[in-house]
Amino acid sequence: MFVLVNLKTYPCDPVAVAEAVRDVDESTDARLAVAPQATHLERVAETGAETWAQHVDSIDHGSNTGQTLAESVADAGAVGTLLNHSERRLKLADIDGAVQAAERAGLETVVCANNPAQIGAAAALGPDAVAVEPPELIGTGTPVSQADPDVVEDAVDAAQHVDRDVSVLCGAGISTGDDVVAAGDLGSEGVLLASGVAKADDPTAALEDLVEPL
Ligand SMILES: O=C[C@H](O)COP(=O)(O)O
Repeated sequence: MFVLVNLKTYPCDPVAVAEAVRDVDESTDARLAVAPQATHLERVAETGAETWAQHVDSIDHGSNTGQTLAESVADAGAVGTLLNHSERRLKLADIDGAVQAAERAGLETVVCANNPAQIGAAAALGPDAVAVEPPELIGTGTPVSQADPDVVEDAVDAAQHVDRDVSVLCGAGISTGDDVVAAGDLGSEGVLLASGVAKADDPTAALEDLVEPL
């Protein structure tokens, strides 16, 4: 299972969480990664934790201001990027362009979507993975894998119908090992989570709990 921890703009110490991700990753068969804010990428990558960007734009080098270039996040040490997160929505053409920009820079891609229909559209753009996240469950602590299992199974079906090479993750409210196991039982190859780790008093303990049953 892939456990991708999005730090969003939570007021946590990104380096401390990254060190916890690195250390717990070494103790489990699961794959752990962390997605800090763009300005923290370099410091986080220096910890040795697998580091992801939260977003890149559909741009190339040139006359762009206030945007995020895929090559720049790769230079900072990111190996992948989220795209179209529920809190960073993009138009379809911009998701397509951002997937291409990420691939040009050698970044792995996870395109987020609200529901199975959007997952099918996202999978058609050829990312490495898609992540279904019902927006109403994000940040609630109510896990999508247990509260809305149908949306995960339907997302897996939708992605496989379009492209069987596209992995499916799920996210929203995931915070325990049982939630991760439930996600796997529904066909998800990983989980995208944030508050369960970023807001935890002890991120290491939170991560250990997430991977303990795996
Ligand atoms: O990127 C992470 C997702 O939005 C899930 O957030 P959450 O784990 O706080 O519900």
